[in-house]
Amino acid sequence: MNAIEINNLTKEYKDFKLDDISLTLPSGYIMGLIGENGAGKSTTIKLLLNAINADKGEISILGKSNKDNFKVTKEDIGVVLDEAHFPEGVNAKQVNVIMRNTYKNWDEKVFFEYINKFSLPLKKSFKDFSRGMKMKLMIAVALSHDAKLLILDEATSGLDPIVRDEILDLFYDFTRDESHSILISSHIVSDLEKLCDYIAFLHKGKLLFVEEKDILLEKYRILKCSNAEFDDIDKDAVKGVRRTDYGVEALVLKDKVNNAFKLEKPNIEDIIVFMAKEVK
Ligand SMILES: Nc1ncnc2c1ncn2[C@@H]1O[C@H](COP(=O)(O)OP(=O)(O)OP(=O)(O)O)[C@@H](O)[C@H]1O
Repeated sequence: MNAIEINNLTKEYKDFKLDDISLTLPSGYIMGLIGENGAGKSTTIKLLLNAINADKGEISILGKSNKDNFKVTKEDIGVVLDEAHFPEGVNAKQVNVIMRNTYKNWDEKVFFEYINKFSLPLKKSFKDFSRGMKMKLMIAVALSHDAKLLILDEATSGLDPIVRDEILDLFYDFTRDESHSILISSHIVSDLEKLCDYIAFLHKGKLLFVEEKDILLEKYRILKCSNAEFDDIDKDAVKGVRRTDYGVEALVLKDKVNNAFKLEKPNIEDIIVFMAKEVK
């Protein structure tokens, strides 16, 4: 089964269009959604969660259309959103009571284990939490109702590198169960490179690619050469160019470039930065 299937999804605002997005996340895998500010990541996530309506296209989650009795499917989705979504005055103990009445499979033992693991206070009001504490509380909730799919919008932002690393491990452990999957958006590309099996790159509302991470890293290389050498390169091989003082740096398809050239392995950040430059 696929955890998420998106077909030809389109949503238009006055100054922005999420343009004909299609992607599939198979069950058991983690997909990272990368994109610059305003690329359309949160809009995509809101559409997935049926929080806003699409102009066109279909979404299916855990094998069912998100227009078809989504209340039931939602039980199986753990959600962490960029913006906090608990009433300001509540504390962690009260969140437990709210969630016990929200999710059929709510497991308070698991929840309090996470509260303890994340060193969160039990009686402090949510409004007095730091951003990192708020994110941790939302992550604890998302992991405490036996979800099959986690949808995480900037779930690691605001966390320090040590806690981020711990949380990435938790997410990774979550997908050891083959029926568990994660869609996670983040600006922290290195986190996604570490964690994800698939990378989807949104740029100005368009999906520039969705690809297995290992294939991406194998497919591309960074070529450094003089302007004269660059003139002789097959331009179909070139996916992004940066002019430098000594010549050219280019993202190229490894198989289309003569390996007499010095080619360096890119990371995911290199790939998206080069590609974004090509698309106006
Ligand atoms: N309700 C709305 N009405 C009009 N425009 C909107 C609305 N919601 C989002 N947008 C616009 O859609 C575009 C994409 O926004 P979105 O929040 O999806 O981006 P994002 O990739 O999540 O960005 P960030 O990384 O900054 O959170 C932006 O230009 C935003 O202003």
